[in-house]
Amino acid sequence: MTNPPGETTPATPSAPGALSRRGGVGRRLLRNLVAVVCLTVLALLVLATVFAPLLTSHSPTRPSLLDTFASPGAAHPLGGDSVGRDVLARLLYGGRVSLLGAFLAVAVALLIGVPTGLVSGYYRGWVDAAFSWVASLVMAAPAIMVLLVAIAAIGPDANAAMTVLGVILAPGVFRLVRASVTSVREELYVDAAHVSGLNDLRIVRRHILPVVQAPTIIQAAQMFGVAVVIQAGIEFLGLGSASEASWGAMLNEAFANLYIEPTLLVAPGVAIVVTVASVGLLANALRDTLLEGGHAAPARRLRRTKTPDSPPADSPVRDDDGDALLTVRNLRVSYPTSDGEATVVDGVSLSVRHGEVVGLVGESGSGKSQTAFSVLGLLPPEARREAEGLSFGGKDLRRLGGKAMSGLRGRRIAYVPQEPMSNLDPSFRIGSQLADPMRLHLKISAGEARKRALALLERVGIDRPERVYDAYPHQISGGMAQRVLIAGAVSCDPDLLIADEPTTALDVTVQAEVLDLLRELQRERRMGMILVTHNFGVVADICDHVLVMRSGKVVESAPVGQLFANPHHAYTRMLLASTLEDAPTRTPLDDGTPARTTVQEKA
Ligand SMILES: Nc1ncnc2c1ncn2[C@@H]1O[C@H](COP(=O)(O)OP(=O)(O)OP(=O)(O)O)[C@@H](O)[C@H]1O
Repeated sequence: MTNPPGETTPATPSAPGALSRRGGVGRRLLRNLVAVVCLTVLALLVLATVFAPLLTSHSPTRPSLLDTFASPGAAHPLGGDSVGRDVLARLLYGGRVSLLGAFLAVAVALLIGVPTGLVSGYYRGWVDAAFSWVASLVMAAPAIMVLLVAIAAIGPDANAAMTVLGVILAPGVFRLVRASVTSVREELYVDAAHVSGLNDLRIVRRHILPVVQAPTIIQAAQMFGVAVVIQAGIEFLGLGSASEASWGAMLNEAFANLYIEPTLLVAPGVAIVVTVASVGLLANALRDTLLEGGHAAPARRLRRTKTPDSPPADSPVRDDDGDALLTVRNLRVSYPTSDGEATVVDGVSLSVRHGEVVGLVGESGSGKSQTAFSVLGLLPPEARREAEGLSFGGKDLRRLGGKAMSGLRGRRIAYVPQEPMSNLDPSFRIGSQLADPMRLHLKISAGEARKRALALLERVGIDRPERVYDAYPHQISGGMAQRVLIAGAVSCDPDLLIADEPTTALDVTVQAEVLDLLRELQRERRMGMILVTHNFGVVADICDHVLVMRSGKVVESAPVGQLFANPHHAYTRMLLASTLEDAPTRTPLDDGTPARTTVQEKA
């Protein structure tokens, strides 16, 4: 029910999900007239403040009694204020304080909010609880009061005040980033990235950050407008530095002379309104652009939450170690529930040798995937995995840390998922999703990885591999996507391949081809393979040994020929019977355990 192949890449769930790497966002934004006008206005504003000394020879702070309330003219294009200071000079130099102050507040908010939101959303647990608690605390405090108290404590320092404002705004960023990370964290392609052996840092950089950056940029733009207004408000109240020109200080001065020279309000007022409006409209245009180009999110989640019925009694197992590649002994997986604990895998034992295909068969919810994920080390954090033995290639998987497990996944244990499309990241080309894990695991150059990826695409039966290499997932069919994932899974020459219902999402016509391909590759490379399926046709086709699972237990374990010739357990017989074409919907099995679903075979 999950993931990955060769690799993955950043995700782009819905809409503002991510700045697409198709490189079109900038270009699309420039096709938006409003965005172009706003960008031009903001650029002119910034340039005017930066090059203020070139645009005016007046000082923004030097008074001149002769120029008191001077009318606009050649000497003072925007006139003089109540002490004869040049209004244009104050507007230009004042813009530096206002814009820089707003920039500072936004930068502080992002510096605090983005990393904490990423860590919180990605790792959850106590870190999330602690950060969320602090964020709620800061948000609960009345922002303006906190700001005024801080200014009273630190004195009239505009930059310090804007830093405090940044801290006050940070929880908003934190919550946004955390929500974005949470929304993408459970996506199949993120699990795919885990399986392909990418470490957390890489996964965050490749898959999570692209999803977070678009909404964060939009929020940053909105915060910038708010910060300009608050900065002006502070200065207007006279709480800023008296020795510096700023738009807020100009408003303050104009307000004091409202009845003498009301036009003094115009310049700073227009500057503030134009800045805030431009930033706001630009943020809207950016959002629209991203929505326009956003990809539909693979909405399915990896793990389901229902709990199984109580397991049946006896559980024949196969536990023949010998020269086994993988040995699982008495595996148990359980989840905490409000009533205690739900056991979803109960006493499963199995072994897989090099070149052997072991089928895990059973109806939906019988624990097949949970068994597979236990081997992959990809159970959710709340799951409890216990086993008397769990070894792969002589290594005790129970003792391996996260890093060591990442090293195994993708490299020595590969995975082919059920839903190919959901396991390919929509924002990255197929080629990069294939080549990146190879570069990581095999430490090969980009050119070599490309060469290998093209050869693999050819090997899995894709015509014109270059075209697929350069394509995005939405440009290929489901069958082709599954071939790509299979190519990715075998790209690092794994010893064990776990295929979780690899044909379920495919057309019947394509299913057989994909199974043939899997079988060919498995034989060619002598890989051990665990094939999770509910299809006895597939079992008969490919498997050497079969374990029949029901409600978390293995009810029968036998070589494939024996199982078909002489099924021992009533449940196996019933599953076999329902596999036959035109078989009637099965009735509850008379062994005390209620049947749950009808097994419907596709092939
Ligand atoms: N995170 C979870 N928390 C609680 N129960 C879970 C969780 N994930 C899976 N389960 C339960 O574990 C049981 C076994 O699930 P599993 O996915 O292994 O079944 P399956 O045999 O692979 O079925 P399918 O063919 O539908 O994939 C199910 O009852 C499922 O609801």
